[in-house]
Amino acid sequence: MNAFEKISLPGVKKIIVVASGKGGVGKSTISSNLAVALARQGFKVALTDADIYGPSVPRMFGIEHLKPEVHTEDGKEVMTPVEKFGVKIMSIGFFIERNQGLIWRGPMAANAITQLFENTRWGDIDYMIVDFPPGTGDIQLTTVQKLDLHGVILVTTPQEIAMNDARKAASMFTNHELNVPLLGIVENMSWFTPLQHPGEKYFIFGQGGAALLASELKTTLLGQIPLVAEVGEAAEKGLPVYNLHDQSVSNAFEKVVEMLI
Ligand SMILES: Nc1ncnc2c1ncn2[C@@H]1O[C@H](COP(=O)(O)OP(=O)(O)OP(=O)(O)O)[C@@H](O)[C@H]1O
Repeated sequence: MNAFEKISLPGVKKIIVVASGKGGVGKSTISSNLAVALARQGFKVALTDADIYGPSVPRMFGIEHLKPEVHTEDGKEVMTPVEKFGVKIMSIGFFIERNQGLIWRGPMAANAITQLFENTRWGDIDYMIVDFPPGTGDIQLTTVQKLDLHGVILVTTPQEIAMNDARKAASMFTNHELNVPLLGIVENMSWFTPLQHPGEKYFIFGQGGAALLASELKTTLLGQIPLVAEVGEAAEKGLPVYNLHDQSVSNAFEKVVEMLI
């Protein structure tokens, strides 16, 4: 296959990449819960975890012990995604041992990701969410060149450094060679509300930055997700934010979906 040849995913209507300039800003949390939020709205949803450096989607869905089924179709091996909470999931994490660091060179990793997309029997999908590795390396570049993308969502926290990196990522995706539409920005960890003081918001990482960045990049601020300790705890248990007592987070995801569709 030619390095720049597009991959065709028959049946998949819109592919949305979730990217960030910086690691640890909550990209996998946003991808996973956005996928669940879309499925709850009745859409057919797929989630591809392409984060080779830290594939956390299987853990966030409590399916790290599972492997996609493989069967042969027309002499070719194809995989069936694992389904949970109404989302069809494929992850690079299904194919590496737990806690095993992954040292893949660029072309090898890009090849593995290409296979993940191409050799999976997705069926009819309205939205495919792709959780990208952080930053703007070769893997992101190759994947963007090979897929027909609906657009990219950038995740950032309100810190200056995260937003600077988000700005750099935006310029890679939107440059005239790649030309990926920027669908908007999701600001994560926007404020903290202590359990004992539910009416209060503490903007511990700063305030208003992502809205400014969105207007600078001529895009939309799709939503702001609060920092809630239970979010991390739910992820560890393999549960989406819909299982939390605190509904501010699931409400925030509903708003992102409203803005997106
Ligand atoms: N809104 C939030 N409130 C509380 N904890 C959060 C929130 N968002 C993310 N976290 C926690 O922060 C940590 C990092 O989140 P996550 O793994 O989603 O980030 P990431 O950007 O995908 O990281 P990586 O760079 O490793 O891919 C996780 O432990 C997650 O549970």
